[in-house]
Amino acid sequence: MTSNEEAIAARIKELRESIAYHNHRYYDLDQPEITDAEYDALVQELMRLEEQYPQFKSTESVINQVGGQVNPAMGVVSFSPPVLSLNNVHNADELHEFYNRVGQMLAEDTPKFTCELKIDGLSVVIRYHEGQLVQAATRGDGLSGEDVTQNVRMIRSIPQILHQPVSFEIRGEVYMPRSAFMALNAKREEEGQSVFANPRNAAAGSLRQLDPAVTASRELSAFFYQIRQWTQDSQFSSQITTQHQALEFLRTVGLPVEPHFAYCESFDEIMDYVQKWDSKRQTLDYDTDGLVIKLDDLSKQAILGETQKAPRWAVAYKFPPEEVLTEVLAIEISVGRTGVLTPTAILKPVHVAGTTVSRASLHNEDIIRERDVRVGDFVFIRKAGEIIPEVVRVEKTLRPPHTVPFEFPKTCPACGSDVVRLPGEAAYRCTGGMACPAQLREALIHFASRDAMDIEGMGEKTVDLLLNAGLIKRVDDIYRLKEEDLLKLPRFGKLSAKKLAQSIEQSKSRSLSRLIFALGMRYVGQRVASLLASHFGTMERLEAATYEDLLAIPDVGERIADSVVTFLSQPLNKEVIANLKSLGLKMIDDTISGDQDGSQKVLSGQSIVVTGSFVQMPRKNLEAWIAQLGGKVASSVSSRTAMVIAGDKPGSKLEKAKELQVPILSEQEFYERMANLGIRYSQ
Ligand SMILES: NC(=O)c1ccc[n+]([C@@H]2O[C@H](COP(=O)([O-])OP(=O)(O)OC[C@H]3O[C@@H](n4cnc5c(N)ncnc54)[C@H](O)[C@@H]3O)[C@@H](O)[C@H]2O)c1
Ligand SMILES: [Zn+2]
Repeated sequence: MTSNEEAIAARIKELRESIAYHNHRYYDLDQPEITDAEYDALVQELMRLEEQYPQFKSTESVINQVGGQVNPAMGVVSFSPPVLSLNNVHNADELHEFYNRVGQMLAEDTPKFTCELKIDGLSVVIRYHEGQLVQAATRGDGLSGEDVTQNVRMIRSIPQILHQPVSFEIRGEVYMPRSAFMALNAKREEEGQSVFANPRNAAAGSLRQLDPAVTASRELSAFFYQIRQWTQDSQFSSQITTQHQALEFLRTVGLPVEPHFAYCESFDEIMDYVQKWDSKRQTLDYDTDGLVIKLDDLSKQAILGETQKAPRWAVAYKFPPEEVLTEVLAIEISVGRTGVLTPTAILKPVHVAGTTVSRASLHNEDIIRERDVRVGDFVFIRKAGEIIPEVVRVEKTLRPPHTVPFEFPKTCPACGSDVVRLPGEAAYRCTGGMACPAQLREALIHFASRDAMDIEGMGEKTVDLLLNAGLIKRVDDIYRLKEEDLLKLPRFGKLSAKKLAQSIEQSKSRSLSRLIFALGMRYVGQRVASLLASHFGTMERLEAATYEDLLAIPDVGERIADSVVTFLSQPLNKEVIANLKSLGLKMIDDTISGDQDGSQKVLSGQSIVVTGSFVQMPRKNLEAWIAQLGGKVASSVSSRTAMVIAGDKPGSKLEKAKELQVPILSEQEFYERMANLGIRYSQ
């Protein structure tokens, strides 16, 4: 080999590996790392090199393969004949070449075509038997796909039973409407989950699920465009001789068919269709990445046949992706209603895919870092999934001097509280909770809800009225509301104002456990709230608790401990709690101030080991008292032991406790701790 040939061979190898890697990201994981245009450029370069240097050509080459791997856990469906892909053209010249080639092969001057929109979703093959849906599969690698029958049954627009008892195997595209995609991503962003790159990936990720319930929870639709084969002869099969008849037939039997297909009798008509849809497709609620031009006559299709990868009788005309260059004027951080911080690039306005764009999502810190987007940079903007503008990449050659890497803020732009990034999440969150104006509405609704402070009459609607009237700026303002204020609210009469004022007043005596839950600390649900209330007994002690104190409680892990300590150390949160206290809310656990039955279960749920001999009371009395306070007396020390009470001559249990870092209290310390909670021994 010459050195030039060696370099070519190396480049071909590199391209094949890179394409195989991106195929895997795209088809198997539904998580592409590069845009389709970037991917297509790799494929084109490889095809060109293989053309030019046929000595390096291989039938095994990635460009002859269809799709990705099949996940065997989903069940495998095999196809005969194989389910193929399409060859692409990118401009009018290439399309004309295709048109001429078909004409030549058929020895015909004006072959007729059906033009369709190319839906950007994922390909499915569905079998109907006598009108009943019996099986559905993804395209997979073209020879076999994943069995998604149960998942497809969850898609409302795909009928289980057709209007006619036909038996056939058809092909279509499952997609996620743009509106559903935007709503899904907005929700995922709010929840701190990763977002889907585009509707195609969202559709694929939603359909390729082991649990059909996940598919059911996502809004998916489908369009069908091909009768692959008839599996039983019927009067219909012989009547359908063209592609446009096939589409009409699919529609007649009740299947969804994309309505904008056109029968074209000349190349000019095809070009009219191309021009019309180049921009008009942006008005649809589904993504289209091109058009498909198909020889209309089915018997002529059979004459042309197919190659290993694609039919010779059809071609995909791909629209150029619109990417435009613009300047980043600022990076803005907004706070969502659950406290998630979302970065947005503020752009010098540009025209992309039919609209003017002046903002683009940067999703989260990792993405900003990975793409190294800076204020002052020139960036390429693209409509991801053709709809949400996204910063694709930075044009580094145009970077002005003195730009600095973007620093994610350490505090919330809405309230100034610290922000945290929780393990496993992509998003930062404000820890200001009920003190953060961005989160106030949610915080109020949660605070007043039935399981929290149970303020009757203060549901979502009332919360909105109160906020609109400017009566509440912070959670503690609830307890400053007067009946006269409430009377001013729209639709509030004397009676309803009085009732709401009463239920607010009544809520002051809710248990400490409810109050802790009502504060809305992350990871502190009802169960953990009640655990904290009974363990600490008072709000004051909870506020004073360290991370280690919290971790020492059985069932409290690092996540909870961290969340509680961070929340309670925010000055604004402290202020709200102090105000709630002075406004008369109960800050002591019920069980300590004494329930009706007099029981004071401050130790409930705790496993306690008693060792050694005791001075102030016999050991068995101490043990009985612990049990009476709800504790469980255990005989050996483990990592789940809440504390060890050590008397004289404690023995090996003490060593074990030290080793496991279990808190050790002397007899005296234990009595003092109880006394602090207002509990004295009485038998
Ligand atoms: N970004 C990446 O990393 C990456 C990786 C691999 C592939 N890709 C992209 O995937 C595409 C290649 O995938 P492909 O092999 O599925 O081919 P394709 O998407 O280019 O075309 C074939 C597909 O079009 C679909 N289709 C939609 N409407 C149709 C209609 N009316 N008639 C017929 N078919 C219709 C069918 O599902 C068929 O499988 C390229 O656009 C490529 O850029 C991207
Ligand atoms: Zn905040």
